Amino acid sequence: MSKLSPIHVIGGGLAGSEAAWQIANAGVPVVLHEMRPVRGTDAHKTDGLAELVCSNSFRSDDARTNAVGLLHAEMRRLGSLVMRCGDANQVPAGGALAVDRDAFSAAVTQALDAHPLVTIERGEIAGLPPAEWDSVIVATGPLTSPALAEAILQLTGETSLAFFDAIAPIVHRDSIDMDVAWFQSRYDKAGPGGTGADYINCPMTREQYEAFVDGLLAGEKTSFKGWELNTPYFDGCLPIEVMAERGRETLRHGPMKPFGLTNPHKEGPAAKSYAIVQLRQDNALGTLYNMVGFQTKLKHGAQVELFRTIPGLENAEFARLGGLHRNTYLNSPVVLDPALRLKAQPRLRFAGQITGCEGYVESAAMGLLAGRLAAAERLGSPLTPPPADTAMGALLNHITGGHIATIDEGPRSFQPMNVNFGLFPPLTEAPKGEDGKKLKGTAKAIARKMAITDRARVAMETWAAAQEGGRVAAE
Ligand SMILES: Cc1cc2nc3c(=O)[nH]c(=O)nc-3n(C[C@H](O)[C@H](O)[C@H](O)COP(=O)(O)OP(=O)(O)OC[C@H]3O[C@@H](n4cnc5c(N)ncnc54)[C@H](O)[C@@H]3O)c2cc1C
Repeated sequence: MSKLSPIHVIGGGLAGSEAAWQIANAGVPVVLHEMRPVRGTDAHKTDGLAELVCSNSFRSDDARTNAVGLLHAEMRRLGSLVMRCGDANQVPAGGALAVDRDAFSAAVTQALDAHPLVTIERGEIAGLPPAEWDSVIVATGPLTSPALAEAILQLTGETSLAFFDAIAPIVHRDSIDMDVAWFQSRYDKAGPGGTGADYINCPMTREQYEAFVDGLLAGEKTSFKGWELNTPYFDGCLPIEVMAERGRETLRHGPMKPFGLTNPHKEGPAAKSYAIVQLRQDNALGTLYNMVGFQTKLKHGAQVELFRTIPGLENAEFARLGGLHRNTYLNSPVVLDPALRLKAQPRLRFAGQITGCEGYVESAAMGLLAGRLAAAERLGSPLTPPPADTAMGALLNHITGGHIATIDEGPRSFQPMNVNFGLFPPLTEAPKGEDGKKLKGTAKAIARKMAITDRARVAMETWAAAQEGGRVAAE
């Protein structure tokens, strides 16, 4: 029997199950606390660990040209239980990895049940964990029980834990047409952290604005699910379609205000626009820009169609689309350290969607990392997190530091995100064709993705091999 005292993992979802597996496989005992079936959530239906609450897809399994496919590959390399059980219970889904949800959850439950270093305790942790638990991973997800959420809120402060995400779409910077758009801050104000040219501005004529409002009012919206019906609209983050319903001019006096901005591509009166959509830098790398104030419940297809009518965004590629959901998550870049520990109480580490990643795979990936980090700490040989040019490192970096708060940041500036190529450091050199010439269009986009995933594979292999070397040396 191990003499090490256990690490406690709260929440047996995607992240908590993976974290518990990684801890136990490192030789450290772990107690996994799952409140179901003693207490349920509004979305889970079973008492199985790692229950998939909605779709049964882990999305693309293409590790060469897709960021989540790359994340799959990295997780497999690191002995992920979620990926092992996903692969073993795959159902046909083209290039995606989709799973039989019941068989998948049963396989995860069985593997953890059978592990000699894992104890599963059913019951809610209804407040801060007892002081004698010196290493805890909180992986309670977007539907964290209210009692625990309240305790976390007390610890982090009101602006550091959100209960809803009101998400504005995020666009890849290199897909914005800068022959139409331009950089400028309203009235050229530099503010405390800006330069006076911090925003990308997309100009609209009166006709374009009117057509946009019509499209917005007519566009298909997603409806709130039963348990989301009481979602309150917060001042300052009203969906744009709700604003448009209040009057045709409302948006022009809100997020599409044209004042204090002059279009350098035009001269005379044409340099003043009837309405302007602004985008603000969203990550420290400068690869992603969010559409300021554009949270919406338009369906994803309708968003792409409508937002590509905005001048400058005709070919926009979206890193994520807008939405409004119930979701409990931390303002992680402020409250967590690079090893996912709460700065205010480092015995508490966070993993999964509560840290501000989104999706089954991303949540499991952050569980994997949190488990390894906690186990290494317990074994007395702290782990260096993976580098930012791996998918794991890019996601970790988004959560713990990559997102930037710009000049007029609001308390809800940090938004959950799926893994995507915009989170990776840019390439130092643009990939060239076999003939040594510059690539264009789709060929360029594919070559860029392949160059990023090739770089990531080497970086992950080096990092993983170093961990294994370290472990062998310690044994
Ligand atoms: C309605 C809904 C639909 C979604 N659809 C998708 C989708 O289609 N695809 C996708 O990729 N992602 C989807 N997501 C996001 C998805 O929830 C996450 O990606 C993923 O499940 C999060 O993993 P997690 O481990 O962080 O949380 P979860 O998987 O939710 O696990 C958290 C666990 O903690 C337990 N728990 C909570 N509080 C306590 C407590 N106090 N004590 C003990 N246990 C506790 C819960 O019972 C749960 O088992 C959806 C989310 C919601 C809410």
